[in-house]
Amino acid sequence: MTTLPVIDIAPLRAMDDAEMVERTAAAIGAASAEFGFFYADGHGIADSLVARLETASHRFFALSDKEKAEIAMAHGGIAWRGWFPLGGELTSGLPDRKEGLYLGEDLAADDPRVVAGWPLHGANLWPRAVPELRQAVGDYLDAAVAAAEALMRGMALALGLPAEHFAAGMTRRPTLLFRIFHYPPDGAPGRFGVGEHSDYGLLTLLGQDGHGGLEVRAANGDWIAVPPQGRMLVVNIGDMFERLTRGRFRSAPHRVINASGRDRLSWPLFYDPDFAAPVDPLPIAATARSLPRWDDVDVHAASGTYGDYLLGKVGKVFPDLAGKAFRD
Ligand SMILES: O=C(O)CCC(=O)C(=O)O
Ligand SMILES: [Fe+2]
Repeated sequence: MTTLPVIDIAPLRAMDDAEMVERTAAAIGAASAEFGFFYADGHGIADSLVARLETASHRFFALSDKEKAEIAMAHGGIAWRGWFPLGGELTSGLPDRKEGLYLGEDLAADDPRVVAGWPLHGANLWPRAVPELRQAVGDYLDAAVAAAEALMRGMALALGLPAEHFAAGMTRRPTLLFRIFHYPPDGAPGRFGVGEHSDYGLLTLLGQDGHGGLEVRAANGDWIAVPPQGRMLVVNIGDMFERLTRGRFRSAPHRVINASGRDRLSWPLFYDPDFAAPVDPLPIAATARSLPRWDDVDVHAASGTYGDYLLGKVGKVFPDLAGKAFRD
């Protein structure tokens, strides 16, 4: 049975041992090309912090739908923040068997991106009944973004670029979206927690609890289980990295089936390019892929900014909200 590689990314956080940095970057490059997925150990997010986030997340989802609806996504406007109920998201055209809280970088009303009316940028909505969630999310994001920056150094080095190539360009001001998902215990066949999809941006750093259910499609079409391994993060490549690298890094389709009989929680952080950044392919040779893409979209043919790409995707996943949010 295939299992994904485990990579200790601590050398990319410290950046003080050139040989270890190089070895780690090479491992990241190989895993990104073969699977588009790997486990990251040594990510620097303290266990106690993850435990705080987990407890507060459970408390939130245990609230009644009426209480959760106080921060329903409809209240988040174009910032696209807040709670959506079970079945409220259509990842592959069908309702997912999950509920979730959409969060992101918490931007003040005077942030230039908010003033300019950029979709997906703005203030988070916080539940009154679980006040500790705000601090737990804030602390977690600080640590997870630092881990993402370390990973991006590895990605750059693996592509023969200077370590700070992305930090100086398309992720100088990244688009940061964060979600907390709850997959209720229902293993009925054909009921996907998340339908097959690939992620839109550069990198996803996924925290998951102990229950499992995530699967990734290998290049030969087989599904590989991605069970939890302690508190390691699952890192995966998104569409923009596949486009940037002309197919060398795989934006691999994945899905969730929660057959654990328990409530499963997960915490994906999407670390993506600046909304206004053009995502132009790097001057490297194109890699041919044998499998057709899961959604028939050609990420390599797309052009424009990351924002253009993201908005096209998001409107399909939340058809009701898209009409409201982009009405004018
Ligand atoms: O919850 C998970 O394990 C995966 C979630 C996911 O794939 C996503 O949000 O893009
Ligand atoms: Fe995903």
